[in-house]
Amino acid sequence: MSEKKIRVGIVGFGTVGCGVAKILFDQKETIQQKTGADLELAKIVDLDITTPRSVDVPEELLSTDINDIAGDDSIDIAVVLVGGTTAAKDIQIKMLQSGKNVVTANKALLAKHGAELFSVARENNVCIAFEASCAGGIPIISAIRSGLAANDIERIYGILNGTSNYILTCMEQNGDDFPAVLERAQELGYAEADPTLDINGGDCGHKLAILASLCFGCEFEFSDVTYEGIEKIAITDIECGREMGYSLKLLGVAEKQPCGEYTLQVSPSFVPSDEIIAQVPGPFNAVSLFGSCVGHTMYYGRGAGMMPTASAVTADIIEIVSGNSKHLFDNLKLKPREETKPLVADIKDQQKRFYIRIQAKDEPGVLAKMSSALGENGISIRGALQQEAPAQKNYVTVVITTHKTSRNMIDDALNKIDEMNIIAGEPVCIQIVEIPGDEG
Ligand SMILES: NC(=O)C1=CN([C@@H]2O[C@H](COP(=O)(O)OP(=O)(O)OC[C@H]3O[C@@H](n4cnc5c(N)ncnc54)[C@H](OP(=O)(O)O)[C@@H]3O)[C@@H](O)[C@H]2O)C=CC1
Ligand SMILES: N[C@@H](CC=O)C(=O)O
Repeated sequence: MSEKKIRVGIVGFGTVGCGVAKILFDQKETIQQKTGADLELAKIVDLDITTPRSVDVPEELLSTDINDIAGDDSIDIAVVLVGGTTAAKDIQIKMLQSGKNVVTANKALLAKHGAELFSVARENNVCIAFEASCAGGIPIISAIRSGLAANDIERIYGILNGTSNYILTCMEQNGDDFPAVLERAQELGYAEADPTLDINGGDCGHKLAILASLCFGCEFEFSDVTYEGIEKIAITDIECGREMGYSLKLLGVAEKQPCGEYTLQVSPSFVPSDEIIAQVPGPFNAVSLFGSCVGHTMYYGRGAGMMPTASAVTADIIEIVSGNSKHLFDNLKLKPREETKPLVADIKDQQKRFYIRIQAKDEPGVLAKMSSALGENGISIRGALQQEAPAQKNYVTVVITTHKTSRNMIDDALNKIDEMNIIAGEPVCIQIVEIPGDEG
């Protein structure tokens, strides 16, 4: 570990940027004692340096000019904490080309342009460290790259988005309304600036693409992920699930299939309530990894929020100072896309059980029509429940669970049902998953 003072610049003084500044001030001595790294916060750049932030910093540290970091040769590490994939990309490239090692938490950018950014880093003999991009404060990338280095990893699954898990938990435990909880998740700093990707499964998909690349040694990107979010989930779904012994979670799953292809999927999933993953609350994440030597390992912690994420960012700064990050980055060999063609058995062909919620006309024969459409597609019904229609309402909620079938078959049957003009709105379809066990 270097004894010299390491000067750090932060771009993006929002939720995570403030957390990193706070750690660099408050934990300075602890970090130096534990690691020998003497970290100095040299500059903070943001578009807006007048709005009060959650941490006080000397005024002279603040700037709106990116060149105050990029053009300052005394700054060794640029911590880029700007979201999105446009300005953030330009900033990262500028920092790499200025010879700075970069720390980022931006999973959207890595999942979309990781290969390009990595090659710019290599051309400039610097590295990109990205522990905070996946699962917030959980050191999951370190676990994959160092702790589990001796293993072939066969499967990874987990809860990778704190915002959606917080929303589902509040809906399940307190019956809270979706939009109100989302607003709270934004106030608490869990959600993205634009929370669309939190709730539509995209953010979890970004993280899954990054983790799958590291686990399987192939260049996956976001377009390889089939994803669905929690936007259509209603409290009824959570309550029905509970009655059946399930908890609703947004799961990301990446697996190497026996045929050698890979599947990368994000979807709301009913998981048996007695599974550990079913009990992960609020903004917490949990990630399960299956290694060829170690078997099942599981990692748990806060997946979103200022301080947990800043903790992971600071760990990366320290790893850069120690030389570990550069070493790991230089040795990170991912099979290029053209070579691996990593994709992907059609997830919608996989056999699973499903839960379907439909608003059906409250008329004789409607249930029979729906079950015959399902039957024609070879779908066997395991259970069905019809809630009594409130007075004056013409539609009732019907919940059907199926035996194993494919999502393609379900979608086809639901299209046929839709054409019959007997339902209102879009049906909600949720997979019921079996959590893979600890074999051996
Ligand atoms: N919050 C969390 O829990 C986690 C976040 N992340 C990731 O970390 C990154 C930062 O997230 P977070 O801190 O929550 O986001 P915030 O929106 O809170 O902060 C981003 C900051 O960057 C500023 N900014 C935007 N564009 C520029 C620019 N061109 N130059 C300088 N500053 C700019 C923003 O200003 P303005 O507000 O004016 O746009 C804002 O102050 C994102 O990529 C996010 O996905 C990762 C893990 C967890
Ligand atoms: N918005 C993200 C933040 C961390 O990556 C989430 O909710 O998980």
